[in-house]
Amino acid sequence: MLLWLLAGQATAMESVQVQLRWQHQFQFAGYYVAKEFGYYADAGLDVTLLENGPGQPSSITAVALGQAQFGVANTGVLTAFARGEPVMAVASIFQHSPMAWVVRADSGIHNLHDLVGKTLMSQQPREQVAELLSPFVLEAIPLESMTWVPSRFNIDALVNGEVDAFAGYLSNEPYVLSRRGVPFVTISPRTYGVDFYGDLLITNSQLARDNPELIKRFRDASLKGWRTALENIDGTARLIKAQYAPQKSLDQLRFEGEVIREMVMPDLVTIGHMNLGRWSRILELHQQLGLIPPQASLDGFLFQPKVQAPSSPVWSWLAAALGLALLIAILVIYQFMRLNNRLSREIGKRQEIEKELRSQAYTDPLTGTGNRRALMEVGHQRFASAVREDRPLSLVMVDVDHFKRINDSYGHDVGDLVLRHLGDLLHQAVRSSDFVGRLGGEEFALLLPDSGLEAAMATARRLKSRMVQKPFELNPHESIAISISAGVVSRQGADSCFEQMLSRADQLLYDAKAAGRDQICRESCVSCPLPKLPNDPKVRPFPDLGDRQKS
Ligand SMILES: Nc1nc2c(ncn2[C@@H]2O[C@H](COP(=O)(O)OP(=O)(O)OP(=O)(O)O)[C@@H](O)[C@H]2O)c(=O)[nH]1
Repeated sequence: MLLWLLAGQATAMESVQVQLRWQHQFQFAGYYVAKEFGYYADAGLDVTLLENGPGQPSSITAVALGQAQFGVANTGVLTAFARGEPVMAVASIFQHSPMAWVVRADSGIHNLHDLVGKTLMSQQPREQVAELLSPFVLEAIPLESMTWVPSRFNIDALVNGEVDAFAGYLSNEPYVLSRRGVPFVTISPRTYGVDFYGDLLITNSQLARDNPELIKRFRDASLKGWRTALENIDGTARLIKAQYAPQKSLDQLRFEGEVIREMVMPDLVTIGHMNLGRWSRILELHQQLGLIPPQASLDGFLFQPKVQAPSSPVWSWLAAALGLALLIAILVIYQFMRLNNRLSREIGKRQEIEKELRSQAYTDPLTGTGNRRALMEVGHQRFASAVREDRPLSLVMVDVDHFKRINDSYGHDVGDLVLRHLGDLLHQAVRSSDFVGRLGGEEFALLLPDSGLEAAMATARRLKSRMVQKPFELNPHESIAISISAGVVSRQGADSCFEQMLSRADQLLYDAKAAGRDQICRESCVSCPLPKLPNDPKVRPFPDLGDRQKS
C-alpha cells in the first residue's frame, strides 16, 4: 500500500525543464537549492536544470520553442517578446544587471567616452547586451565610433590587449582578473543612468495562459530556493561545487555569491519583484537602440496571476462571524415577520369571532332580529336620546295569537318558519332606523325612534296589512294566515326609564289578548280595528280549530 502510494506520488510529479543561460555557476543558485532542498518536489515538480554554452540555442529560444517550460534570461527576452515570440517574464531575480564594461587599469580608459575609437568585445546579438549599449546612446556616442568584436567568452583577449574593453559579469571577470593579477577597471551602465534587471525567470506565454498554476508553483518554489541560497552563500557554494560545478573553486563560487547577493538585494526587495515603471524605461531604452519598434508595448509581457484577496485568519473569522450574525438577523427578522403576520391574522380572526360573538350575543339566531338583550340595550340608548333631545319614541309589542296551536298542528319546525316569516314582515314594516327584536317565544318588539303614538299605530297596522298580504306559505298550495295582537306605547314625560315603556306595552298587549286577540291596543287601551283576513280559498284562517281537532 505504502509502495503504491509512493508510486502514485512519483507519477503525480510534473516534469519541468529549465533552460539556464550558461554553464553551472552561482548565477543559478536559487534553482539548485530549490531542487536539492525539495522545494520543487513539495510543489509536485520534477525539475531538470539544463546547462547552456557556446553555440547552443539561447534559453529564450528554448522557451519560445517549448523545448523548456522555463528559462533564465536577461532583458534580451523583451526584444524576443516584441518580435512576437511566445515568451514572458515571470520574475526578476537580479534587481540589477551584473554586466559591465571591463577594461585594463593601464588602458587609460576611465569612462565611456574613452572607448570611442576602441575595440570592444561583446556578446552577439546586440540585444543580449542592450544595457551595455544604452549608455552610449544616452551619452550621444555613436556605436559606429567603436570597433565591435564578437565575444569568445574568454577574458584572455582583454589580458592580451587584443581588445580594449570586454563585456563581462561583475560576478566573474573581476575575480578571474584578480586571480591572474591583472589590474582592471569596470564601467557600469548604472553610472550612466541605465539600470536594467539582470537574470530573469521566463516562461512560454502560451503555457502561462494554459497552466498559470504551474507557473506560479514553479516561481514560488524557485524564489524560496533563492532566499535559502542567499541566506547561506557558503553552504550554497559547497552545494554547487559538489553537485553542479566541480571545476569551480569554492572561493570563486563564494565570490560569485557575494556579488550576486548585491544584484538580488534580498534584504531590500522581495526576490522576484518586477516594477512596471522600470520595465517601461527598459523598453524605452531598447526602442532608442532600435532593437524594439516604437509602437511596442509591455502588454502581456509580465506574468501576473490573479491575485487572491489576502485572507488572514482574523479577517476570515470576522467575515464568518459577520456572515453568521447577518444570517441570524435575517432569520430572526423573518421569524418575527412570520409571527407578526400570524399574530395579525390571529387578531383579525379573533376580531371576526368577537364581532360574530357580539353579533350572536345580540341577535336572535332563529329570526335574525335582535334578541332581548339587544332590545334592552338599544331601548335604553334610544330612550336616553329621546329624553335628552325631547323627541318622541314609541314601542310596539307584538305576539302571535295561539302560536302554540301552530306548533301543535304543524310541528315545531313549521312554528320556527312562521316565526322567521314574521321576523321578515316586521323588518319590512319598519324604517332602517327602527329596531326589531324578539323578546322570546312568539313575542316581538318594535322600537321606533322619532315616532309618536300615531306613527307607531300606523306601523303596527302596516305590519298587520303585510301579514294579510303575505300569509305564511306552508306549501305552494296552502298558506296559513296568522293573526297577531299588539300593544303600542309612546314615551311619556313621566317615564323615567325604558322599562316603564316596556311594562306599559306589555300590559296593552295583554289587554289586546284579553280583548279577543287579533287587535292592537294603544295607550288608554283603545282597541283598533284590524284588516279582515283575505277571502282566498288557498289561505287557511288560523286558528282553524275545527279542522285540526277533527284530524
Ligand atoms: N316553534 C317554536 N315554538 C316556540 C318557540 N318559542 C316558544 N315557542 C312556543 O310558543 C308557544 C307559546 O304558547 P303560549 O305562551 O301559550 O301562547 P300562544 O299559544 O300564542 O297563546 P296566546 O299568546 O295567548 O295567543 C309555546 O308552545 C312555546 O313552546 C320557538 O322558538 N319556536
